[in-house]
Amino acid sequence: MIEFRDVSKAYDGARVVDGVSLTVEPGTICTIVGASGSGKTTLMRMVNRMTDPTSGAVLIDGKDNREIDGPELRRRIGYVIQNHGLFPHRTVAENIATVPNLLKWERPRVEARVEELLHLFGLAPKDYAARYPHQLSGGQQQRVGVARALAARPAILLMDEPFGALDPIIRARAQADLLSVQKATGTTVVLVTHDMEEAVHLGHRIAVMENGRLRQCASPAEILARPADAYVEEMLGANDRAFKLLSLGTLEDLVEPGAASGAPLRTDTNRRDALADLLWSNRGAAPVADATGRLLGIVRTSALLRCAARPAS
Ligand SMILES: Nc1ncnc2c1ncn2[C@@H]1O[C@H](COP(=O)(O)OP(=O)(O)OP(=O)(O)O)[C@@H](O)[C@H]1O
Repeated sequence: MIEFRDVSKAYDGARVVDGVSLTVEPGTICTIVGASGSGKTTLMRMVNRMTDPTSGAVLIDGKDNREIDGPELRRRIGYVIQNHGLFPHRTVAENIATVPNLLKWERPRVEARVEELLHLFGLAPKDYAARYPHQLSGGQQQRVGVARALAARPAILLMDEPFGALDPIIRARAQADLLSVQKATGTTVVLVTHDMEEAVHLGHRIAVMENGRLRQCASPAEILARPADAYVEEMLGANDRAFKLLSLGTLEDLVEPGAASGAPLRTDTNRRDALADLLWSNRGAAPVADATGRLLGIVRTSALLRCAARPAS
């Protein structure tokens, strides 16, 4: 668990983080979103002490992080930045092995961990371990960056605009990778982004920053339904709030008995994609199937439209 207790950071008397209190529960993803210069990165860098607060404290599992020594912090906290920050003259395997080597792991243990991570991120060791970063695509470099950060099995992963430089398709894949790896490992993730879409998609909770202050911290559904103020509302983009709300759920709870024509949708399809499919194929309903292809019933366009409406407060 990470707790920011009334933290502030001032440079030359100007507060760039101002009295932020925030708790990130273990095994969850907290996205920090806000305009450029709102203090997101500064706040996140307080976790691994790249920046120390001017006042207040950051606690990790109940302990002030200033009382945890450097190597221990590096072991417990992984860090990923935009453009991955890989060492250009080290191979993929050497890059991933960085923290385990710093921690003086035995060589066979390091090699086994590197291999495991390459498999986890879909990079066959025989093809990729010996390559240098410039011999990889941008998406692959980003995956190696995340693999490197996870190498010593940190309990916490800090990510600063990790997918900002990726094109939309690779970015979607990288986001899906992160969600499945996070689920599998139970890592606590703090992810900075200026993209509300990404914050809603990835975050169990979203912290909205403006001018160093925390304006709201809540679940995506809560923020969409009840933005705390006009700034949060503006960040959400009034025009597509309905679609963001839709994207939070799947078809799981919307299946009704019946039959419909056309290609079936899978139960785990998100509602936004399902609505787009129904509108595009001009259908009032579509069959729904589980992962094995077994038909479960139908989903109606009208049911999806109801899910896009502002929740009653
Ligand atoms: N070392 C520093 N010295 C002086 N000012 C700094 C320093 N680091 C950050 N700042 C200032 O603090 C403010 C917040 O910066 P920060 O990087 O946390 O914002 P951000 O929300 O992450 O922005 P962006 O999305 O543009 O990365 C900015 O005005 C920045 O100029």
